[in-house]
Amino acid sequence: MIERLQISYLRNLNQVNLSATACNVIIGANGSGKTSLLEAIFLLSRGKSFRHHQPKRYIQHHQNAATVHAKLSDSCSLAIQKQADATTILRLNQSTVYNQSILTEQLPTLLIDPSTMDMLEQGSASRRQLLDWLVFHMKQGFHPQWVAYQRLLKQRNSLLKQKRYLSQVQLTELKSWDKGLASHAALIHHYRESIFEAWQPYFSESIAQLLPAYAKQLSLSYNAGYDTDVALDIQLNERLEQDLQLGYTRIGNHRADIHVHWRSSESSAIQDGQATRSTTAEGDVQTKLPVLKEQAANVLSRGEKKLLITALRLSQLPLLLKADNDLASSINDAKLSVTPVVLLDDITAELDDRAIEILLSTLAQLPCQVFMTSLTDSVLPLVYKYWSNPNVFHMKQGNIFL
Ligand SMILES: Nc1ncnc2c1ncn2[C@@H]1O[C@H](COP(=O)(O)OP(=O)(O)OP(=O)(O)O)[C@@H](O)[C@H]1O
Repeated sequence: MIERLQISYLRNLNQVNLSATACNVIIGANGSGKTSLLEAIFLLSRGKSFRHHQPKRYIQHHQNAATVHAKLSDSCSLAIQKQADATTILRLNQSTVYNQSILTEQLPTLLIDPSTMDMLEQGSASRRQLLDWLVFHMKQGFHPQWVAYQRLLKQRNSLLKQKRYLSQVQLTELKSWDKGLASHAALIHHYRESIFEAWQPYFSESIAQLLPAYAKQLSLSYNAGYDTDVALDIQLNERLEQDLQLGYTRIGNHRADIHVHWRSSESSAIQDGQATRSTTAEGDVQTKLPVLKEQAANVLSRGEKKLLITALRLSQLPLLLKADNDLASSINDAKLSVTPVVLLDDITAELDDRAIEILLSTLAQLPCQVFMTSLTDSVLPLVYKYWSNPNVFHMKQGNIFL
């Protein structure tokens, strides 16, 4: 849990220094710097902003670097400095470290930002990251495999980009990379698949709470990015010509995806008049209802999509925290020893009162720390209902007051 947070020169946050507790509410007008505070915590945890990839966009104008420092409750301290030339300096307990994953392990952060609706419609990266966030924190072997896979993939893609035809030497080299890719791929898929299986019931439970009308109609599926019945190197070899034409590797774990499906209820199929009738050998007439299946994003309203995104993220926490001890022992490599931090950006503007109450009451029951932003104090009655000693901060032009 973050006990103290210091932020320097991140957007309009000049110097912020605050003590945090289990629940922290930041209230302020538009442009006061609320989201920047969440962005700072996310940056410390993940090494990147959720708003812009380029550091110069979030480093304060006329400054050379933005710095975030947190002291955690187990007296561990973490710091990140992002410089304008994109150099990153990371520190754990005052010592320089060279791998962001070391800080990420100490500070798991979950951003619940229902306004990011493009997550359902856009490319697979953000949906894949959703699964990988869980896998990273629950399967210790995952990260090294993923790093090694990405290194080989980068080499392969840069060769494919340069060449239409490969020499014998290059072909031999490519095949050895493909063998390496295949062995990492099998493990990455295994980790992802096991966590995905464990996640599904938690997702269904969150949907039943947040979108009860769709409880039986929404489901998740995981696509590995390649045919997992055949070794990846065999498939890569078969489609080498196509990859050479494309200039990149079309299949593999880097193409994995999570889909949310909507399935028609029986009644909607009947209304559509799409039921088919057939006669059995015994002469009985059977009515067969076609199952209509669609991407949920094509069916749900804007507000429903926000609830769905909230359910996707919220459902990850109880799984991560091993709320279900029976399940946990079989899927978790090591017990999570740190407190996850949940960042809620402006939920009062994005969700209805019922959803906000479900979200807050669920979070209050879990051993996590919450930072939430709001334009007004309308969220406070619920905060006081579920947390005994919340911190309520007011933000004005980048300055924070308790
Ligand atoms: N690089 C930068 N340097 C200085 N100020 C910046 C920089 N980038 C953005 N800002 C300003 O920082 C302010 C804080 O923005 P932020 O999005 O954190 O506010 P907010 O309180 O979350 O607002 P809203 O409620 O409208 O979402 C804005 O006024 C923005 O113009």
